[in-house]
Amino acid sequence: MADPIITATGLTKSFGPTQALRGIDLTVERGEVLAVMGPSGSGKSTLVHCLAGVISPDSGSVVLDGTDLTALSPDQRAKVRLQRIGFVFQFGQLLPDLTATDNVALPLLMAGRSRRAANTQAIAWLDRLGLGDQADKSPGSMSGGQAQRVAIARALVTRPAVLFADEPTGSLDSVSSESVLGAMLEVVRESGTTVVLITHDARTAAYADREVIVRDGLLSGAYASVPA
Ligand SMILES: Nc1ncnc2c1ncn2[C@@H]1O[C@H](COP(=O)(O)OP(=O)(O)OP(=O)(O)O)[C@@H](O)[C@H]1O
Repeated sequence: MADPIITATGLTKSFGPTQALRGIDLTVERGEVLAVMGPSGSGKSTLVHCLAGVISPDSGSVVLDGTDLTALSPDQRAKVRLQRIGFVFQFGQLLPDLTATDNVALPLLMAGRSRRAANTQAIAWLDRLGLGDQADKSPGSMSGGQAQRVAIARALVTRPAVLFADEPTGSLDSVSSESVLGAMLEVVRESGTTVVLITHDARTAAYADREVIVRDGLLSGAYASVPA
């Protein structure tokens, strides 16, 4: 039965004269892994930033897990992001000199958990991502694939409703990329986390349940709406 966790309706967004989004309707089902594909500059990041409440569309609405993000102030949206959304980027989100455990524990400490509880959770997530024996190493001394697993653990440790992953394996070779995507998909399937995955790469998109294609600020193709 359909159980949407994100419902976006009529999204438009311009930056000066550039119309980045020109009227997008999109529904993401709870527990679904959705790939967002499209050429460079087509509007993928702008769409995902609107879906995650990072920016507000010029018109249209985004309801995420029952909350209308477009009715909230920037501060309220920031709170929703902290509590219900995880992010993984291509690189740059980890503190390279802290240990993997400290990196993953950080969002829990920011949410007010004790150091002891945060570390226990962090180590458990590192373990789930195959890094149980790397918990005391710093991402700066790890391979790119290992560091991305730490980033994924950090994004999931707060048990977000939705994980937004923007080219999460874009800086990895194909073997590491497949291994990291496989590990990520295993833990999100286990935890029932919804994933919105931006990618240029068809092999990466193949890990998703469904793909949508953004072209010139519009969704194109037959995959834009959930099959009946
Ligand atoms: N903050 C901004 N200021 C001005 N123009 C912007 C801004 N953000 C995006 N744009 C423009 O909006 C359009 C869509 O950009 P967007 O980053 O969403 O595309 P994309 O599909 O994610 O591209 P890429 O795959 O290269 O990351 C582009 O023409 C881009 O130059």
